[in-house]
Amino acid sequence: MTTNEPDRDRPEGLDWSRYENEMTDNVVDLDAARERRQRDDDHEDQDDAAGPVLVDSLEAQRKPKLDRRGAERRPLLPAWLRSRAELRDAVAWAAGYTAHVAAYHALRLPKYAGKLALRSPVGLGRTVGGAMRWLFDLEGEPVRQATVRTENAEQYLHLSRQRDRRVRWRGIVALVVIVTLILAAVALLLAPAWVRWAVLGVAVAVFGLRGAPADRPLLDRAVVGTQVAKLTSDIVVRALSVLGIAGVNQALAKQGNGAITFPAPIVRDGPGWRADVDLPPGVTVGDVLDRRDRLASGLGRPLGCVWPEGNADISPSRLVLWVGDRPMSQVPPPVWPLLKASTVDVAKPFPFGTDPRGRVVTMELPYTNVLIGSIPGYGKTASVQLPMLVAALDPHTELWGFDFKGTGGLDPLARVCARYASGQDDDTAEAGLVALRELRAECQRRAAAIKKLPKDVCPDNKVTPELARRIKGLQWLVAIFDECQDLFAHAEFGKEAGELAEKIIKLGRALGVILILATQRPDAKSLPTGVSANVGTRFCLRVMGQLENDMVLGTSSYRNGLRATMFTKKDLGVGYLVGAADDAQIVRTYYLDGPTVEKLAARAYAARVAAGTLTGQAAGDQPETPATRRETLLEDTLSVFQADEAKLWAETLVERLIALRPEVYAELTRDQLGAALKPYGITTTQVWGTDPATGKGANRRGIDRTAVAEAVAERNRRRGESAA
Ligand SMILES: Nc1ncnc2c1ncn2[C@@H]1O[C@H](COP(=O)(O)OP(=O)(O)OP(=O)(O)O)[C@@H](O)[C@H]1O
Repeated sequence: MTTNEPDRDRPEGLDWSRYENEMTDNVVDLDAARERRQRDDDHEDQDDAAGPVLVDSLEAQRKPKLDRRGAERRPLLPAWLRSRAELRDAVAWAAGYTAHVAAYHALRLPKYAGKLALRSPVGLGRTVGGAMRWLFDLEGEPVRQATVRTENAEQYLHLSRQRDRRVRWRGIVALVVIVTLILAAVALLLAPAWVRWAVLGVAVAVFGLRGAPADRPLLDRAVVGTQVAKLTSDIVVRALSVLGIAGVNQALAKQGNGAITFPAPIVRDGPGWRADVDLPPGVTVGDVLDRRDRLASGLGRPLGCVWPEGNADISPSRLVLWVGDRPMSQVPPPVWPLLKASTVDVAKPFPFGTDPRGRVVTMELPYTNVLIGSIPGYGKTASVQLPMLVAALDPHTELWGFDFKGTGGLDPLARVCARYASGQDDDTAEAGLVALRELRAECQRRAAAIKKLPKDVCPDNKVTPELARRIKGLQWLVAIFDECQDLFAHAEFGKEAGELAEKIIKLGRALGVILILATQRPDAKSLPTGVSANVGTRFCLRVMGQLENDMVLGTSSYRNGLRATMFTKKDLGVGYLVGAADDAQIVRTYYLDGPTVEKLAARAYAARVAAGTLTGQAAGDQPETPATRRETLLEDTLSVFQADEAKLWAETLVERLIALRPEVYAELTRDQLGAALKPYGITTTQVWGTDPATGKGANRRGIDRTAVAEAVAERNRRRGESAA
């Protein structure tokens, strides 16, 4: 813009001659131009005056070429031909459909015959009427009448001659037909009765069909299909435009429908349509997921049919939209493929559920831990039961089960569990804690055992399916903690339980110890972050907020478009499964009712009896109840102090406790003792003592006698109060 202000970048003032030259560029003073260029070089800021600089490389300006190497190859065969299960489903559906339609119409044959008989006179009339019109060329009659009205004699003569010619020929043809029909009637009179009936039947059928009113078809409808509209790009663009996403609306206003592109054709995929959509720049799939209900409304489909997903590998704005023909909750739940299996191999992937397209989704147990979360009543226990049943049906897998809500959801499987407890009380919580301590010790024992194995037997320092089967003590150990929030949030045992669970999750993976945790309160207090951060496989059913969503599915999941908040009231057993495959999957778990679980548990029990692998409680061992241990630990600890000992090393206490009650404390370690006394407010401190082996003095972790005595007194006082 030209102004009257002096040019600020030029101390000498405004360059009048330059502007003059620019205004009158019919005469170019080369010397002045050269001088000007020189001056411009001295003042780099003036470069702008040279006009816009093209910053895109020539390469970038060319039309993009199709990267054939990187291009995704579309499958040769449709999905239903590639999967045996889908093919089976498709064939079963086609057979069932055909059988239904055939049976439906077969039952109505008498009705159809009656209708045909009633309509056949009309049909006969129509046929004869049509023949008469043809014979006398009645179609041409209106035209002939018109020529009479306009008194066009020449035209009338021409048409009359044409009609006479036609009627002559048609008369001959009609005569031949009538004679043929008379001969056929005579032949029919001489023919056997069944031929006469058959001809009569055909005649009635033909004339009945001719006589049908246009709006009343002969056949009733065997199936009443809900007409599912095809998914087209226009419908998708329209639906996206009503979501109220500013980025989409602005792009659509500027570029029209071209602002939303479709990198692949919209295709049939399973029982629905799939559209791959590139949203306008700046809009992410998360924005769309947030408005799934509005998207469904824009598409004019029920919410349960509309399943938007992201494909972050390609771009945060790549939306994969799958629109099913029927809401997921209305599709009959498929039968669990392992329902008939007598035994299962826990090391192999097992069918966990189906995706919205009806494809089987599998989950693996070895080398992972599983976290399942949701608000109450959406299928947590039902989904925990599946891996638990798989572990139970493998007779060589050790199974531990804990249900801290005590509703008995896992009770049918108690008979195959080496350890099992169910209840809302402190004892069950403590049993869970003790189990975690033992699992931690088990991890240490297994790590030591694996270290001792020759390299050629165990090259990766981890339990393999073969080792799990061959070496006693390295069998897969699956431990289930249902409603684990009641343990982790427990005032006395929660903190230690959380720490132990984190350690087991980190260590146990390679050692054949698999933790399965289910919670209905996935928040920081009820699910330690160390636990939620380290679990490999996650399944999140319906939750109400971003925090719970990310606790179960992992940090930033919500931001990346994995939102279990989008599931609705009807989505029972439907959740996001992360970690079981490369991408997150929406899965509806298989559902087994109580009697089915009982049946499978009985089968698992029989398999274990046959294999001789029932251990622990399943083999009839009485578990040492935490109550008895809790009763005695404080007293026992106090009793092993001698009168003159104010403090003792923890290891000395452990030695004395083992000597006192070897059947109870045989496995006790220093750490475990410290952890077990902690809930009573007894902490370990540095204690000076003398090592009996070396006779040297040293500072080690130990316990103060007074603290134990006070804890006993306090407990007795509380007991007295509660008794009163
Ligand atoms: N995959 C599924 N398909 C259909 N219905 C299911 C499925 N999973 C669960 N349900 C239904 O949801 C109900 C609740 O399931 P479940 O008891 O497993 O939920 P939960 O989350 O463990 O509940 P709570 O937290 O109250 O114990 C079941 O009774 C069942 O009717």
